[in-house]
Amino acid sequence: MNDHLTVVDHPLVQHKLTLMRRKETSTSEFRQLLREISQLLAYEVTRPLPIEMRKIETPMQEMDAPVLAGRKLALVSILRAGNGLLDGMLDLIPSARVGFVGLYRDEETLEPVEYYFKVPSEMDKRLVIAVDPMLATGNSSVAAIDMLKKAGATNIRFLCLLAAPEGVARMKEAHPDVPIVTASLDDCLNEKGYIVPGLGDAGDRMFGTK
Ligand SMILES: O=P(O)(O)OC[C@H]1O[C@H](OP(=O)(O)OP(=O)(O)O)[C@H](O)[C@@H]1O
Ligand SMILES: O=c1cc[nH]c(=O)[nH]1
Ligand SMILES: [Mg+2]
Repeated sequence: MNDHLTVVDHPLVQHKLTLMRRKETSTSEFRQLLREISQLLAYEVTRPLPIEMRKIETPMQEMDAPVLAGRKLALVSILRAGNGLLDGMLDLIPSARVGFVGLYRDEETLEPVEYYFKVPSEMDKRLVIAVDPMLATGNSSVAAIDMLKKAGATNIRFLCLLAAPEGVARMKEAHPDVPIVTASLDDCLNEKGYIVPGLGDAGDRMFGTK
């Protein structure tokens, strides 16, 4: 654990993650667990949101009370598996603006292939939280964050469910200014670039594809 990497070790997160990893877990259970876990991770990744004081009246008296300050934050889903994290985060932050980066990983080269990009306006004035459950080689997240920076974002955080040490190192090299929040730092990548022990292919498990 350091400034660049936060592993959320809360017991509820860890228990739900174990259920998600099990190969017997069904698609519908996987989706539901991801939705629940992303609400818990949202709590941690939004910790630096600025607040300001606003005058309100309770039934008892006036008071200065804290509210979120500044532009609404932008959640950016790295398609398609990112949408699993996005849904739970939107449960907690329904007024967030939402962007999408369409990327898939070429299975042979492990290089990202881009197919879509759409983000909210004024990216330079928002906290931008990019979400993707899996940080494996880091090629996809590095490319996605390159694109977000090109669109003006300067204050970016990256949220994932599982991270491989290789992906964390790659992100730290390419984007040292982007903190990573994850539920687990796993052991390593296998010869096909999958995280081990991991949970398999997040998009396939979430959407029932193969
Ligand atoms: O760190 P990397 O080595 O780049 O791998 C991680 C990427 O791979 C997965 O997406 P995938 O390419 O399977 O696309 P999908 O979300 O459409 O299933 C995952 O959701 C990440 O985007
Ligand atoms: O383990 C991995 C690596 C990349 N993408 C996944 O969905 N799983
Ligand atoms: Mg992807």
